[in-house]
Amino acid sequence: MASATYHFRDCFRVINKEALHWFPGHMGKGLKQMQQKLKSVDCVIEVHDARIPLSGRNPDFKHTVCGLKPHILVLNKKDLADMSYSSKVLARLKQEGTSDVLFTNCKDAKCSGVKKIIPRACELISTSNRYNRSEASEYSIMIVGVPNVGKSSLINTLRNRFLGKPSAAPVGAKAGITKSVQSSIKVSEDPKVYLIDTPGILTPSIRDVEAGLRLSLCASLQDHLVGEEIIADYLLFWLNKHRRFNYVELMGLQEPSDNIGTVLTHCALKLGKTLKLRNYDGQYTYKPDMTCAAAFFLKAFRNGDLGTILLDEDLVHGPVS
Ligand SMILES: Nc1nc2c(ncn2[C@@H]2O[C@H](COP(=O)(O)OP(=O)(O)OP(=O)(O)O)[C@@H](O)[C@H]2O)c(=O)[nH]1
Repeated sequence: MASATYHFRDCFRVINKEALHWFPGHMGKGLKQMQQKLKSVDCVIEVHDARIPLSGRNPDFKHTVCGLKPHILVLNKKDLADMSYSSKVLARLKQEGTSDVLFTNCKDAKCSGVKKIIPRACELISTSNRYNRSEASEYSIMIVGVPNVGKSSLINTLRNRFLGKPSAAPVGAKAGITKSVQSSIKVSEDPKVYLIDTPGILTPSIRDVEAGLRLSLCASLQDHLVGEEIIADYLLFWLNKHRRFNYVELMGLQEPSDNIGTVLTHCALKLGKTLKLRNYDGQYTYKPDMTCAAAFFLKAFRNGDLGTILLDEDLVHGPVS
């Protein structure tokens, strides 16, 4: 496959930008609850997806919950991210003022990043001014982030690992599983450390369209809001732009294509997924099930079947915003 001979789109056009805005009632309410809870918290751990380390973080956290207490940024799902960029990502984040960063994989019980979280948080808390909490012997840490980045999974992993206790926070592959600020969950005995799970919160208006599409691709917005076929088209655009052609075989194609209709049609036929439709004359025709093919394509990306990917690859080299 000679990549130089293919010509692809150099920008992605979104027709309905409004579809990228998702701020249901529980998010606004959740943010208020988090602000109220802040006075009984010693540290904030912000969890984000390691595939989008430089985009999609909720900018509102900076002024509401993250700027006021010791802060650690946990980049989770590192098993799905291209970690060859990790030192560049860390340098970039440091330039932007975020210096305490850990990469984690909640699916790996031996993950070294997970092991470092509680010791690092305790270190930051013990050297900070705890104000009204200076007498409290236990440490309380609030876990925040956009939806579906693995906040609840992280709490469960830490609890399993440090206390040998069963999971206590509900986890799900769909965005918006945790709907309100939860009660404290113990994850360490000595020192006593409690974590507070919170709902995933997006900013009411995602101004950066590309960041919104990347969040959608990482399933931080529910697929039906943006549309599976649009998210799949953005995935195709990204893969072609970065000359990542391992989708060709997976989707039943002979060669790369920039046309999502072509890609999904081939995939649906390969999977044998068709829709039976009745014509005006009462006859039935069969049509490739594009939504099903799009869901298959997205699942492949989200499971890591297309390899490890850093969706923010271009931002690693770009100017600081
Ligand atoms: N591959 C991979 N998947 C992960 C990892 N951590 C969590 N997940 C998966 O990501 C999905 C979301 O996990 P949750 O823990 O529910 O995420 P959350 O941030 O609490 O989600 P909300 O309740 O929507 O805010 C689940 O399907 C998890 O199994 C990880 O490190 N690697």
